[in-house]
Amino acid sequence: MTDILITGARPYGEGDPVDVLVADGVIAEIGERGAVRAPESAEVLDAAGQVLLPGLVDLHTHLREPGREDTETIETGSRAAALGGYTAVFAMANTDPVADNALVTGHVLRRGREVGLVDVHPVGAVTVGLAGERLAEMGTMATDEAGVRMFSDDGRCVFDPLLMRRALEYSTALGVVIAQHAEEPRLTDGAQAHEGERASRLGYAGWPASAEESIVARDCVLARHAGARLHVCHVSTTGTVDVLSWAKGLGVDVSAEVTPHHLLLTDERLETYDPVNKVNPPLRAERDTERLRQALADGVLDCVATDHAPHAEQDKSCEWDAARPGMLGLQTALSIVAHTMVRSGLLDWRGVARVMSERPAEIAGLPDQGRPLAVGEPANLALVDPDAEWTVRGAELASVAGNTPYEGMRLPAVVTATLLRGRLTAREGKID
Ligand SMILES: NC(=O)N[C@@H](CC(=O)O)C(=O)O
Ligand SMILES: [Zn+2]
Ligand SMILES: [Zn+2]
Repeated sequence: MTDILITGARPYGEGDPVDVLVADGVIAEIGERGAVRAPESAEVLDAAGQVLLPGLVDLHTHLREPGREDTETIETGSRAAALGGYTAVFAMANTDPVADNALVTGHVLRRGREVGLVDVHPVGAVTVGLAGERLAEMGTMATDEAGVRMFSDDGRCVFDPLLMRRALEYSTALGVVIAQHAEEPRLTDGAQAHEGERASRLGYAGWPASAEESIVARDCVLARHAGARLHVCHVSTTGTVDVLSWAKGLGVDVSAEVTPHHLLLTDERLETYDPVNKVNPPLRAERDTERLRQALADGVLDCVATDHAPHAEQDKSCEWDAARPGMLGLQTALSIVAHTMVRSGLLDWRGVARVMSERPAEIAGLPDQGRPLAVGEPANLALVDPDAEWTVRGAELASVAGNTPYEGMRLPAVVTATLLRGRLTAREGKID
């Protein structure tokens, strides 16, 4: 493996620029500019003016393999991840077949390794076929080669409280975390958009905030009694932030993620009638995005997760009610966080490292990701030009699908390089 010398970058965007030598997959040396000596053969990355971060970790990605390779594969999704600055992603279980057994989780793990651009960790389903009726063989998936650490029926809610209770109880013995898609299905039957003035005026069936908040509250109570860890997927409402503050105050072991799109976009997008804006949970009101940003800065929300959800053209270019929910996220996440959190002064780059790398790695229990930028640590790194801007073009993104809600938008912050265990996976917008 060639050594890499990164010159002139600022770790976490702090202090004077330094040179960083990467050798044998680890950070071998950090020193003043010009003071680090590298072998002749080393590749030099001129990173003047750039921010060095630990590689990003995404707890919530849909890679669509197996089953919908016409929208994304483990390979194309891995490319998108590497280009977005990610060194580890968790691939959700709502594939076809569902990742509810060790055969499927093993396949996802192995295929991710073959591609080798990002660590792909399969998420196991909580219930067989995501049907919400019987627990899947969580133990086998956890102890098999894939070593599944996170279980979720994402796309669906584990709504039966008895099943959720059992899943949480098992999870403690296995040392894994249950990630809940919080949506009380009795309250969202036919729901199409955030319940509010705009949805009523435009004639969309409403998706009430209480459908999310009631499940989050219930699950916090269940987790507390089971002594279990709970992770809440894609938090979208002000009320959920209140419930999480309450539960964390009680000492419940709960963590939560927010998506970039819920930090930025609102139900104003309904006015476009363009299903590219349809997502689950739905885009909420302005005051929700403001509260979510504040909660992410305060730590009530632990991390950012993309909920990268590729969909085929025919499933998005149709009438709103028939369209599938979900939007791309891997290549735009860092820029949206830079736009909503860094430019607004709510987070500095160290804070970005916390919410996009360190906390997600902790929540999932990854020992070699989200590590400090220090000598001897694994070289899972992302280099970001904080002053550069780029224009989003769905057709130019690495995903097979092109359903980005940011089409044509100019966004701050460009990922200039990603390193996975000391190897360049992406550089200047290209896969290495
Ligand atoms: N977020 C979405 O709108 N869709 C996700 C499922 C999910 O995350 O609930 C998908 O799989 O397409
Ligand atoms: Zn979900
Ligand atoms: Zn999802």
